[in-house]
Amino acid sequence: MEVYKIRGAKRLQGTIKVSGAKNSAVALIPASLLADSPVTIEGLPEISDVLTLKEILEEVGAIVTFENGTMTIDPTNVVDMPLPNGNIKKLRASYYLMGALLGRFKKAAIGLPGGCHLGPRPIDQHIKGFEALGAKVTNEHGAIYLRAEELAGAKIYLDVVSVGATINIMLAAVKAKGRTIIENAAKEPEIIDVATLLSNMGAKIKGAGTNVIRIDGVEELHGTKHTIIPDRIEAGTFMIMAAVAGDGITIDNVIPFHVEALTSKLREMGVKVEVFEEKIFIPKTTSIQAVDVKTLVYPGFPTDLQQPFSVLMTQATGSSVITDSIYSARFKQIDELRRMSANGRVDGRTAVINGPTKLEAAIVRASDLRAGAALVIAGLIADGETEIQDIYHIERGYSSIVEKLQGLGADIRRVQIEEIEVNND
Ligand SMILES: CC(=O)N[C@H]1[C@@H](OP(=O)(O)OP(=O)(O)OC[C@H]2O[C@@H](n3ccc(=O)[nH]c3=O)[C@H](O)[C@@H]2O)O[C@H](CO)[C@@H](O)[C@@H]1O
Ligand SMILES: C=C(OP(=O)(O)O)C(=O)O
Repeated sequence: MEVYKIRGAKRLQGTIKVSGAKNSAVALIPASLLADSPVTIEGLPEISDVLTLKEILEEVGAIVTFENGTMTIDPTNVVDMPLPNGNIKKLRASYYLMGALLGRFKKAAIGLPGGCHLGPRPIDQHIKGFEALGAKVTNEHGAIYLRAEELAGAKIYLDVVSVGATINIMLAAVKAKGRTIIENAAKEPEIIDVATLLSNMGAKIKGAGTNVIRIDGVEELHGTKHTIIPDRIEAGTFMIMAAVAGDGITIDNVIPFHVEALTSKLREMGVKVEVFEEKIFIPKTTSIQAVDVKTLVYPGFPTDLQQPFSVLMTQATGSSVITDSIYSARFKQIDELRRMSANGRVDGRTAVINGPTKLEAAIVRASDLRAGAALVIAGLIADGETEIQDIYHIERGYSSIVEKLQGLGADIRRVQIEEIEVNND
């Protein structure tokens, strides 16, 4: 099995570059299936979610090349093949194949998605949207079957503000007849990015980034070239790392506006954050004060940064409280941090962390993507050598993380170790 080994307590310095946004990438790639000629997307992160989607697109007949972050997808010969199993289960965003294939073929069969286990993650709002557009939706043996005679624009009010549902409904609606209005839409920057690609393909979309999106269906969509936005969650992860382990770190390729909720929390804790046009500099931090954080939909504090942020709280003076209002079970990192001597406890959707605590190296397991990111940061500041297992979660969302951190002087290696069989007899 592959693990990360990190010899911690080394101060880090230099510049680290943020890759393209995972949560945009995983929607832009399926969106390309709606075009009738090749779509090129530049700046994609080299993460396993992107590589898995490339394979899925190839399975359905797309011709895909991917080199140096640039993917060209020729969707001309794509077929409406059912995808009930296999790669679909490896990532959350495979649900975008539902919207994209429904939009293109008026039918699709896609297995229920995988992704991080953070408590229940229903897709009822996606389905409500597809049904409103005229699709008949059934769940057959764990796969969602969508069939429509015709897709017609509709007014859809989302009961829950959902990134996935907002994008999926956009994908299904861009070629539907007439006007679709999504009310109570999510406002994340990734939604604007997908709407920009679709608009450049010929779609008519207004209001992406606000809570009301209007889509006027068009007959045809064509190929285009698109550059993805930087990953605000990766940027935020690096900002948190810089606050606890840095002796002056520049985070390059960031849209500062996208990380404002984090920037203001860091400042509240006493971390200096210097903001430039496309860079953020975090000088060495001398003392950090405890704060309370509640995760919210964008532009609130992102749930995807809650887990890395909990490591910062272990280094803050006083008692910090995190409340995750988006997911019911997103604190699996706390148990692992406790193995590393952190003082924290979880009660439902809230975690209380007391600090500061000197973290100690341990063998820990990445239960999900951002828990893994939290453990990497913890390993960087802990005394001794930390081993992180199940790193495939981390590599779903962080491109070249080992090399990027080595570039700052971190002692981190990806190594193959023998798996020890546990015999319970
Ligand atoms: C691939 C991707 O982009 N993943 C992101 C996306 O996930 P994802 O799109 O799955 O998250 P949503 O925004 O849909 O979920 C937000 C909340 O709404 C609930 N919900 C969602 C849909 C639905 O039909 N019914 C329902 O009840 C979810 O259980 C959750 O509590 O946004 C999340 C919230 O910012 C991020 O943590 C994920 O990194
Ligand atoms: C929860 C996340 O990813 P996914 O929705 O792809 O599981 C994440 O990126 O933090």
